[in-house]
Amino acid sequence: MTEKGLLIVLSGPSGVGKGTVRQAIFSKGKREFIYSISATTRQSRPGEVDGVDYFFKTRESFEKMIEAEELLEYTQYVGNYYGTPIDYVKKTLESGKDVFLEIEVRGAMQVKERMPEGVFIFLTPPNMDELEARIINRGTDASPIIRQRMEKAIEEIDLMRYYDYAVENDTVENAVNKILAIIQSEHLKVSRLLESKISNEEE
Ligand SMILES: Nc1ncnc2c1ncn2[C@@H]1O[C@H](COP(=O)(O)OP(=O)(O)OP(=O)(O)O)[C@@H](O)[C@H]1O
Ligand SMILES: Nc1nc2c(ncn2[C@@H]2O[C@H](COP(=O)(O)O)[C@@H](O)[C@H]2O)c(=O)[nH]1
Repeated sequence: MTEKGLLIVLSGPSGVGKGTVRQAIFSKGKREFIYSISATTRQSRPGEVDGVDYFFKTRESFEKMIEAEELLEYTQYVGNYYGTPIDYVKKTLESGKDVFLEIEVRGAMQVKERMPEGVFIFLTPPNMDELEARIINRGTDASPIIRQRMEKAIEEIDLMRYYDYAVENDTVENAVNKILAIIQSEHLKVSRLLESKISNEEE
């Protein structure tokens, strides 16, 4: 019996450092991790590449994906659609590779309904001033958008209790090490379950 990959859902408020931490995990982790590229109707930022950072869509084509049930989850966040193409996630998990979703909380709750076997990790900022400083210093969003993202952050942190794990992103190194330890222990759990299933079948 081949072990399926783990679905790892990394959430947390905008600007907490999900992308930064995920990239560090991908370069440090010994396992092969696959990033699920989301679709969005947001405008691309300077340096973002279609098909690498996001699949950039018009509202019309995003809504067609919704109608065709091509998304595992989707939501509207600060005026734009964001969603996870389902086929790629399912096929990659079947091939035995771990898949990372980096998504906001309402989408993560939809994934929890459909794929409760996932590992749900919430990345928290050391405090709200530091969160705001990270968004401002990133330099990608205008002041009204930063305000909306900070308002959303308060709602999102309130939903942290629905996650399996909360990890503080104080330093990238600490957050990466904690998340890698979580993934390792989740893999062990799955292997033990599989072993006991096989030995029960043999008896
Ligand atoms: N531990 C940290 N300490 C200080 N700065 C950090 C830390 N982690 C990330 N940052 C910085 O914070 C900013 C936001 O990080 P990043 O873009 O990775 O956040 P995000 O959660 O992926 O945001 P979004 O959800 O909006 O895409 C970046 O400028 C990044 O360099
Ligand atoms: N529910 C989903 N949320 C997503 C997805 N892809 C990204 N996101 C989250 O949206 C906000 C804003 O992202 P930004 O790139 O505009 O800063 C952030 O929290 C992302 O994690 C998705 O497919 N589904």
